[in-house]
Amino acid sequence: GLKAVDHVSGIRCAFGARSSLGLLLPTRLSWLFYNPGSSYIWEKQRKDMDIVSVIPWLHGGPVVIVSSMEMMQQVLGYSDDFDKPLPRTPGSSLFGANVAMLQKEPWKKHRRVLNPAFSKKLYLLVWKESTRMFRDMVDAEAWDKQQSVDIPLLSDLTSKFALNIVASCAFDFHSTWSDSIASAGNEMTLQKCLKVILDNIAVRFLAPTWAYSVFPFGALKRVDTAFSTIFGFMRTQIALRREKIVSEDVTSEDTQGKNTIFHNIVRANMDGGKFAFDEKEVIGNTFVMLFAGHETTARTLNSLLPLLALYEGEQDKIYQEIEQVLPDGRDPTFEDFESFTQIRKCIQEAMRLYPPVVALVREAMHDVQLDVTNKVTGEKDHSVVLKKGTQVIVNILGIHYNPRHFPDPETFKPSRWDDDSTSSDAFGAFGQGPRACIGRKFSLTEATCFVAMLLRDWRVEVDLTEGESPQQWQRRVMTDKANGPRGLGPISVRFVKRKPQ
Ligand code: HEM
Repeated sequence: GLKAVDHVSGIRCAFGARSSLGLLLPTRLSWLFYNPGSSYIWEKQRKDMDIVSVIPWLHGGPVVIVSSMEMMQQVLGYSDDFDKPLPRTPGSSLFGANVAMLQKEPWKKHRRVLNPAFSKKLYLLVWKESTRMFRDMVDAEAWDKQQSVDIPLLSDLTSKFALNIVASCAFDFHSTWSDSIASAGNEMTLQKCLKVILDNIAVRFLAPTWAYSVFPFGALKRVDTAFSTIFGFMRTQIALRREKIVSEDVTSEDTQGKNTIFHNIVRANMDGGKFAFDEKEVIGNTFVMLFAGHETTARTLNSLLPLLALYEGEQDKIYQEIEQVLPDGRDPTFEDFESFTQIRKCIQEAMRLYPPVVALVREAMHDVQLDVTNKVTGEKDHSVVLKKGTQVIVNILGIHYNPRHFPDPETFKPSRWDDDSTSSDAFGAFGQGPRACIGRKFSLTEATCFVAMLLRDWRVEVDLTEGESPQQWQRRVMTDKANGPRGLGPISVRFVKRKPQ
């Protein structure tokens, strides 16, 4: 292990940073059984050095964790030195081969099939569906009849909203807020299934198939039900889509931009030839789009709204912007997207503080020389040679909290994006390089529209306890530990009507 990471210093423990067994077990049983656990990246790394290694002596492989922009660029960039890790466990193929997990060569085929779907037509549709769904939500929840609305668990609301939008725009599964696609499923709703899968990924990786019939209760039962419900749902939808394509009900040239992502996936299976998807690839890509396309945007809104409640000045600036862009109080349109600069800066800053994806993993494709930077100056300090197969975790959280890249990193400061409101070299929430997020514009369109619709009519507030400052609330509720890789802990907010009736 030490040789693989060229003796980079760090943690020596029983279970590796990416060992599924380690993720299942409680962390820090003792110094001997120290297990970095799933929240390690959040808790420790952002304060530590720019590079550290984790070398397990019982289970898992050696990894290095890097937390500087310069090293992120080396690892995620366009060279052939690093690629996505090769699948090692049976669980790696849980969802079937898909665009997000494959290595460079097979990946190209998947991007080629999916890329054309991510066009302006799609973003227009995302905007349109976001306004429709928002209005629908207000009606269904009867918010208009109330002066203030308490949202006890914000993540439930943002997750349902985002799942409906991806279902409608990427898959053409239209639903209303009350008859939501999120509520589909027999024993468990789709929204619940996706959450159970996310929370129990390590269980699925580890448990052998026979375990589900021998121990059909507890976590195993929940995981099994979630997987069978979601796979059943996807199979049905894929079959329906095939029928539609055969009967030529749907064409990829749909003028409204509907159907395109899912249509492309299923079509690629039917067309045959060099770029054909096999059955597993159809399932894999359907799953990854459904999953990656909703949970991440939901998390962004889940951290942004309480931040706006805490930093009232920033919320006021958004409201002023909305009044300027929509002086007659109309619904925003996609043409207004570029004008909502304050909203976009706030979204970007929320994603810097609470990135929905906290770490990205790559593997050295051969023995690779990595230039290690000095934490304070950012200059090259020395090089290390990582052996072929060594995994590198790019710690997005660590980079976002690195004061060299973002001075006063703990503070929510949207004005730090004034100069270049859309990108910064150290911003890694959507990844970087060739594998950067394909859905970036999709999610920014959706989140901007949601915030514009919400804040036009409502003010967001949170309940501070007596004598508590906003910063204390942030530390108490949006805690380091709670955030971990699984998102923030439970958050409740209140929406108060701006113009009482
Ligand atoms: C706030 C929202 C989002 C965040 C923070 C986010 C984050 C990311 C990140 C960090 C990656 C790079 C992974 C890596 O380098 O290993 C990625 C890739 C990906 N994202 Fe997103 N994502 C978001 C929204 C979406 C949406 C809306 C979709 C689809 C509709 C989507 C689909 C994908 C796919 C398919 C990939 C794999 C791309 C490839 O490897 O070619 N994402 N995302």
